[in-house]
This record gives sequence, structure tokens and C-alpha cells, in this order.
Amino acid sequence: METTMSTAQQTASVATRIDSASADRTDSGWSRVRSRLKSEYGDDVFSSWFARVDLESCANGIVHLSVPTRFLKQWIQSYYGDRLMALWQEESPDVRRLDISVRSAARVRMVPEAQSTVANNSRAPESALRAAAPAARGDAAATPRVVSTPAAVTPLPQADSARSRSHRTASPAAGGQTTAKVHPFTAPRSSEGAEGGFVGSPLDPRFTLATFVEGRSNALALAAARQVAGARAGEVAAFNPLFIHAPVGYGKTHLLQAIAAEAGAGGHRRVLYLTAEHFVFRFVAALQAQAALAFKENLRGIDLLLIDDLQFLHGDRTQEEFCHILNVLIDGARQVVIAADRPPSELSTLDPRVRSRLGGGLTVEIGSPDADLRRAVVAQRFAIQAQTYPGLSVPEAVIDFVARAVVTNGRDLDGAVNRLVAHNQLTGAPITVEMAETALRDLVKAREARRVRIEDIQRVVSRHYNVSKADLISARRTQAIVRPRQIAMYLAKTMTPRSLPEIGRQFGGRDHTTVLHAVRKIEELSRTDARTGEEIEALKRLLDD
Ligand SMILES: Nc1ncnc2c1ncn2[C@@H]1O[C@H](COP(=O)(O)OP(=O)(O)OP(=O)(O)O)[C@@H](O)[C@H]1O
Repeated sequence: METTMSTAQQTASVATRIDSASADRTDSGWSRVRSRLKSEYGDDVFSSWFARVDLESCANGIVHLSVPTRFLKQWIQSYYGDRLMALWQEESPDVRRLDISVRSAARVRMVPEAQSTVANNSRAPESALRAAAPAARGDAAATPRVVSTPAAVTPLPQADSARSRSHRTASPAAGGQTTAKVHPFTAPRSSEGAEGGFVGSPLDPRFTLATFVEGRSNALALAAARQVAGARAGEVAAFNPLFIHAPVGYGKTHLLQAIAAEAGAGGHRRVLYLTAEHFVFRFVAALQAQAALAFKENLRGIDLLLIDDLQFLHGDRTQEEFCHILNVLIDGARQVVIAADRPPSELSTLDPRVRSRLGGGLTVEIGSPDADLRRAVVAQRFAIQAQTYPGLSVPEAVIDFVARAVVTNGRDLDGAVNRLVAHNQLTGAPITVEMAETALRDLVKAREARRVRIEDIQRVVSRHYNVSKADLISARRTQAIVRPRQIAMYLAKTMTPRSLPEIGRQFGGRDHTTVLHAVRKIEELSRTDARTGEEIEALKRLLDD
């Protein structure tokens, strides 16, 4: 019997086919987004954050994802929201919103409060902690046991650079795929976390003390790192905690991971390297599993605890626990090493007790890499590349050029070298200064765009004259403060494009005529008093470097 379809049936059938075709497209789009997340962030980060994310729907430009916990929702929104959105938009340019909801609520019915829209990139808030209701679940991270091996590691060569880079200053050179492909270092080290214990954040096998290049700006930090790494188990720490601070890309992570790798190598010390974010996650997971006590107990057993990027330690409860652990470890003569992008005194979101404890050991700053250090890093990176590409020929002039042109930080130097090697390998063009000029144009521009900031001036001047920044912007008028303040205002006028009123505002709300008076005074002094003239020149050199 022949079956005929009504127009309505035909329409419905076509609609069903279109629906199922679009569902297929959505599913394959989601699977591509997942693959890209995995390759960008590595297996460890992927399985921690994305493995339990489900696609609920994608319609009318809205992608709706669901996750099992509110903490996960907030974490993903805060740290990966922008990237997720961008990846979806690459799949489907119509996507304009990403909703994430908590699954138990989502599956039963759509509860409006359970949904939220990825809008900005704010940090994981304290509410993430409160949101971590004690819902027991089988999360390995919730039942930590300390692995008494070298720092527990996970093989993630790119994961560390990808990890949390979403909330860092983007590096124009280092972020591209090309750089990843020609990475100079060897294969990642294998995981030590097989016992299912307290797995630390991934260690990058490239970051060793041997590959850390010494220069004037990092000599003290490196010496302290060597001492900590080489100490024997049970030996009383010479400085505790060791606090290393520097702006983005100056080598803090490299140094901390190098200490962790070296100290853990013999298997005699229990070493744990964690980013502050991972610390928060582990702690919150422990809270969820009502295992906070076990978490703390396990940390007490660590001989050497290294916490990276401390500026991302959020939440009162987490800080309280962190302070407690810090006290226990330091009082028990266990070594603690911390890295952050600023000194303890400037970590204003930290609890004052934590700040004061952190400042009680040795605080070392890594300064900006000078030309010699940059050159040595570039030469080292090319030498490592040459092990992979034996025919690689790099004239000394190119090494000089890169070191002079890329003045920002180690990450950009890495990126520059990788980019030149990639050009060379992909096009066969020899590496010459001309080629480098073209290939690195954006990085050189970044250098030209670099401006001295008033904060830099205040920092350098206050250090030079041994007065605090607070004094510089205070109303105090003692001679010991007035002169450095005038010098700082003079430098602000001559080295930045800021106007007199703007400078006045940044110096405690002073009137522009006060700034003008200072500028004239110092101009005159630097002409008439040789010592002041020399001091000004020295300060300018420091700020220009
Ligand atoms: N002195 C150095 N010797 C060798 N490599 C260096 C040095 N300083 C920085 N680098 C390299 O620069 C890159 C960035 O360094 P790293 O990730 O340690 O910076 P960071 O200070 O931790 O920055 P962030 O604040 O973003 O974490 C790394 O590839 C690192 O190996």
C-alpha cells in the first residue's frame, strides 16, 4: 500500500530532520569545544573543571551548559568563561550568551537563580566558598592524602602556561599555537600522583634551576631558591617563609617549580607545589566532602610547601585556613615558599595576620631583566631549540636584536624565539635581523608603547631614599620626605605624559602649583648640585631599564 504524506506531515518531517541535523551540529560543535579546551589547558585542568560539564541545549544564540556543583559553576564562569564563550563563537558566530546552571536544579526544572550568564571575568568570589555546601561526592581531591614522593606532578607541558593565563596579562608572543609546537624543552615528566594522593599543581619539566638564567635582577632570588632546594629534610630553614615577588613573566613560577623539582628529586622531602587557585579548590572540595580536618592534617606532613600566585588566594575562610597552615608549618620548622605579583605589604585583600606572617621571613623581589639577562635567556632558548632542529643557524646579531627589542618579560622572550624558529621551519627562510624585525613587529611595538608609570616612579624613589610610598603621598613635611617627594614629582613630569593636576592627584591630592614648584626646584637643584644631578640620572636609568 502506498503511503502519502500530508503537507503538514511533510513539513513536520523536514522540521524533524532539520532539528536532528542541527542537534548533530551542536553536539559535534560541543565535542570540538571540549577537545580544544583539553588541548589548551591539558588533561589535568580539563578533568578538574570541564569533564563534568554537560551541554543542555543550544538555541537562539544561547548555549546552556550544566555542572554538578555551584562551586564548579562559579569557578568556570570566573576563570574560563571568556574562553568558553570565544570557543563557542568560533563554532557558531550566532552564539551571544552562555548560561551555566547547576545540574540537580537544571534537570528537575529550570530554576532561574540557578542559571547565570557569563558576563565578565571577575575572580572566584568568597561566595564560591559559601556555595560549597557540604554535599558529599566522590571527588578525589576531597580526600587528600599526602604523596611522600617528589612533588606530585602531572604531565602538562603547556598546561601551566595555559592554566589561569586567562586571568593574566596576555603575552602577545607566547599565546599562539605556533609557539606551542616548537617549544624548546623536552617531554613532560611523568605523573607521580598515581597513588591517588594529594596531587600538586602540574610541574613544567622545563623549569629547573639549571635552565634558570642568572642576572643582576634575580641573583638574590636564585641564591635563596638554591638554598631552599638543597636543604636536607629536617634542617632548620634559614629564612621562612621565602617570599618571591615580581610582575608577570619575570620567572617566579619557573623558580618555584625548579625548587619543587629539585627538592623532591631525592625522595627524602615531602614537597607540595600548589597554585593558590588549586589550594582554594582543594580546600573547598575538602569542605564539600566534610574532610577539611583531613586536608589540614595532610598538609601538616609537608616538608616543603610552595604556593604560587598568592594574589589569587580568595575568601575569608580559605585565608583563615591558609594562615593556620602557614603557622603550623613555619612553627614546625617546615619550609614555605610563596610567590606573588607584589610584596606581602601590598597584598591588600589578604588578612593582615597572613600578611604579617608572610613578611616575617625573607622577601625577595625579582627585578625587570636587564639587557644582559635578556640576551642570555635568548641565547639559551636558541641553543635549546638547536637540539631539536640541528641545522638551526642563528646569527649573534639576531640574538642581540631580540634582546634589545623584546624588553617586557621572559614569556615574551620565549615567544619571540619560538616564533622565529617556527618561521624558519615552516618557510625555510633563514633567521636574519630583517626577518626578525618583520616577525616580531608587534613585540617591538609593545616595547615602544611601554611607558614609565607614576607607581613605578614612586616605588623606585621610595626604595632609593628609604622612605615608604605612604610617606611620599602623605601630608608630612619633614625634609627627609619632602626632597624625595619633589624628585618623584619631577620624574613623573619629565618621564610620563601625565599633566600637573594628574600628578598632584597621585601624590595624595596635591595642588598642581605644588607639583610645578617641585619640578622647578629639582630642575634648578640638578643644575646647581652635582650630587642631586647624579641621583636623578641614576633614578632615570633605573626606570628606563
Ligand atoms: N631568569 C630566567 N631564566 C630562564 N627563563 C626565564 C627567566 N625568567 C623568566 N624566564 C622564562 O620566562 C617565562 C615566564 O616565566 P614564569 O612563568 O616563571 O613567570 P612568572 O613570574 O611566574 O609570571 P606569572 O606572574 O605570569 O606567573 C618562562 O618560560 C620562564 O622559563
